[in-house]
Amino acid sequence: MRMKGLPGPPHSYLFGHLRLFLKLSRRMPKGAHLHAMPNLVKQEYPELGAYFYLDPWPIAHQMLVVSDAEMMNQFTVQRSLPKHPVTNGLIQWLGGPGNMVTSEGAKWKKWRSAFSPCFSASHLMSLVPAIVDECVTFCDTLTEKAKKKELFRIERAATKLTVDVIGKVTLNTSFNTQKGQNPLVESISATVAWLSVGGLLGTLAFLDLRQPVMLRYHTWKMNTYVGNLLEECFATRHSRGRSKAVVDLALDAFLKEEAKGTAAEAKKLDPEFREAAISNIKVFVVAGHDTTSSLIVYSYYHLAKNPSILARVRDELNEVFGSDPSAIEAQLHTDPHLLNKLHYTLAVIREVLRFRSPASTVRLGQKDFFLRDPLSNAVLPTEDFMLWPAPPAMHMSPRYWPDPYVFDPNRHLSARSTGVSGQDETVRNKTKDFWIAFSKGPRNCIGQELAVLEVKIVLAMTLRRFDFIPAFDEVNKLRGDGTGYPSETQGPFELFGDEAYQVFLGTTKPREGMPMRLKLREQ
Ligand code: HEM
Repeated sequence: MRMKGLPGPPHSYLFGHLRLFLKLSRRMPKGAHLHAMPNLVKQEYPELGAYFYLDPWPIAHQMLVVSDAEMMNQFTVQRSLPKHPVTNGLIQWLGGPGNMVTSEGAKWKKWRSAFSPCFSASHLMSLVPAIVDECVTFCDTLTEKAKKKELFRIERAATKLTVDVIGKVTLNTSFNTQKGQNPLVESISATVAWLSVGGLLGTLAFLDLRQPVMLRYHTWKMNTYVGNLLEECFATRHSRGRSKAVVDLALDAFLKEEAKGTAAEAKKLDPEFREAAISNIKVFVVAGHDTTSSLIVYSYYHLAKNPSILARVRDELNEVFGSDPSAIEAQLHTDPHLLNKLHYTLAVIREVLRFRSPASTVRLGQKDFFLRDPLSNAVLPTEDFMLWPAPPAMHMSPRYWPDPYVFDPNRHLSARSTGVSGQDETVRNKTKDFWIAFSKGPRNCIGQELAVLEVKIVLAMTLRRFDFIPAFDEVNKLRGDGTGYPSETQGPFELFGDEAYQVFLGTTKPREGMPMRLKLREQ
């Protein structure tokens, strides 16, 4: 009844859009991420406009898919509606009380304000040497794989790197997952696995009585681990001099806001801050590792498929860092601001994110809130609907992006951004209204500067050392490697003509973990 008269594909009173969903899912390769669904719906019903309602209940919530930039602004920028409860499940368990992703109102504001300055571009520059050190370990791993001519899933190596970088940046410590096991990461994986008990909807979870016990055990394990590191970081805050981790700055901001003095004067860690910091550090790991590693490996993929673009990135790296790739670590230690000169590399990163956004926001519609179509002035009800500005729909819309399925970093460059330093803003501004990889408004991604900075460093340190050769046709050789990827050999293996489509594996991942072979380049 709620769907009556609303724009969308033909709707059945009895089945909603279930039959459409089932029909379209058959066109998707096994495991493909459901965020491709809006584009399949549009392919099936080309007459649909920039927004439409879908009713796949009980597979998913009734939703309003929006691919109009101005309409997205109405519920993320002009008024930031609360996040949809669907965000809660996993994050609530992993994050706990005070975590920024799922909290709302004054609580969210308090912790967002405390942590925001820590992720500013200017502060992150001081952490470049620490990030570079973690990338050296990553390069060593890649060199070993290249020398052995080994086939491997590069997503796994990239994810370990991104976890270690978050440890360095937030707590000034290495989680060391690139060199061994880590209790935090093990418990995050175990929590994801235990939350998956009972199928997609968790309806059969009650059959496994171990689930609540195991979830509590892993929460205790994660909290103890992060809590100890936090105490250690607090204890060494004076001796570390200028090197400030995220929690150092956040503690300063918190104490100032609460008029409790300064971190330097504090004798012990404030208990309220301690609890929120544990929650948010866990959430930074969860929100920041898969997303960033996916950006790294898809950058390798798109560059391998587009040799002329790769050549231009390598030229830019040679121009900025000179022609000896082995000098780069020292250069980044002494002058991290060189990274600001990588305009074309930044455009590549933004284009990869246009193709492969790993995350999106979903908001809960309200009784008193109506969306307005700027073209027709139509007014749309939102109460109880999940409002979804789907990145694949917005990022592949020909309205904003001519030839959307062509990989072209030039879309993000303005005529003026020709390598003059300080032009990064121009790179951003050209597409800022309809490029939504980090969402928009006050609840946009707090870690976006870190993610882009880290990926710039990784690309700068690896692209001139290695050739990356995607190897999906060899995936059967990786079967049973314990990574959780299926090594499927029975197709179809294409979605919109793309072999490297995103899959759902707890979070968004590149298909099969992006099988690769590497070659060391001639110096
Ligand atoms: C390429 C990498 C990344 C992408 C594409 C990405 C994307 C996003 C998106 C789309 C949102 C909005 C989600 C929502 O509204 O529910 C978000 C929020 C968030 N992200 Fe990221 N993210 C990335 C990396 C990171 C990193 C490295 C961190 C932290 C270290 C991080 C921490 C967060 C947090 C805490 C939020 C919630 C912010 C709030 O609600 O106030 N993300 N991210």
